[in-house]
Amino acid sequence: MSIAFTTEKQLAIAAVRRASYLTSQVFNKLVKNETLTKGDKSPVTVGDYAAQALISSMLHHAYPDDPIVGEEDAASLRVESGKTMRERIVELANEALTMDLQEGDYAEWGIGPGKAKSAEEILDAIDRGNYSGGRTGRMWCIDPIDGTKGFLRGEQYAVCLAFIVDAQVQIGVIGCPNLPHDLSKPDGGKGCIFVAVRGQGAQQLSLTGANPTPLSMPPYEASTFNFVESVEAAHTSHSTIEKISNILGIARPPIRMDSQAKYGCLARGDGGAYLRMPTGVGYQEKIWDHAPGSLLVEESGGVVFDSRGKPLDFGLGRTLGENMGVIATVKSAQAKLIEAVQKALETEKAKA
Ligand SMILES: Nc1ncnc2c1ncn2[C@@H]1O[C@H](COP(=O)(O)O)[C@@H](OP(=O)(O)O)[C@H]1O
Ligand SMILES: [Mg+2]
Ligand SMILES: [Mg+2]
Ligand SMILES: [Mg+2]
Repeated sequence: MSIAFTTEKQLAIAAVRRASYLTSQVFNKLVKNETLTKGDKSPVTVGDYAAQALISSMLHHAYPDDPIVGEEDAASLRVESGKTMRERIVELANEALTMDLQEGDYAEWGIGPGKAKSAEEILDAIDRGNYSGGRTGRMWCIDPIDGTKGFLRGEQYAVCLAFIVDAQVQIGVIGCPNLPHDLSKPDGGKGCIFVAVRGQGAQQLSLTGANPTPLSMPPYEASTFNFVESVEAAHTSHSTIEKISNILGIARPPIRMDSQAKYGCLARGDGGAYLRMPTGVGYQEKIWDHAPGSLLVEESGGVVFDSRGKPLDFGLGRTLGENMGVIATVKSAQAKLIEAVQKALETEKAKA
């Protein structure tokens, strides 16, 4: 039996919506010294930090006992060298917290006009995302900007939030400010929010929260089937995916796109499968890169599994554990895909 989680859903949409405005405004004003390179060499911007602070503050106000797994931490902002970025992040987070979005009685979320926070409160909100995850209980999972590299290029990125209970994703919300409503009309309307609740289906909304459209993936059809994959060659093996594509005789080229916008596209029928294959450097996938997207696809009639055909496990901690790749597709294509993936991996092994 599924539980409604009505308040959690409303809160998640409100938080992602605000963070989506925040990040798209930051992009227009981003200056050179507002991006840091993290220990793993990946970029993080004032937008990532401010969006995590905003979402985490809203979650904490409503559910002070719920732990949060968030991608970012504020360590490099608490030191003297982080002063300029820290001040900018506090300013941006407060702009977003106090924004008047006309969304009704949002005073209950602890946001809106007059609700600005101190620098210390903003840094603490970011660091509240330090939960180690696990198999039991409620938790939230934030990727404040997924696809930071796409964000910096002015391409696709996503504000991602999941609500997980006993290692099962119950709510997934993904804000894609740059995503065209219709991929075939790249210069048409842009900005989508994807929402999924376990057992209740999935919807696409506009960034204002209006025009809810139910999502369902079209059944497998050999002549139109194609793949969606990451832009970054360091994040997925483009060559393994090409082998899988050849095995299946797929004629159409893959759609390359940053972030969990890929899951959103798949859920609404743009592309047949999202493949993410390990590059062999021992990287472990993070739960915040897949939690909301996987529920979105499942609630749209799809399935998400690894190269062995096993479901993803969100109960192992902050990562998905040993990297066996991630595959998302419509149910009717699952068996064919597992077979092709296995074949491609065997050829690679034989060559190595
Ligand atoms: N070596 C690697 N292999 C796979 N994923 C990686 C990676 N290094 C970083 N990533 C993840 O890839 C995500 C982006 O995925 P994509 O390339 O599909 O847009 C990043 O999210 P962030 O941008 O939130 O850091 C990051 O977590
Ligand atoms: Mg990152
Ligand atoms: Mg990410
Ligand atoms: Mg991120």
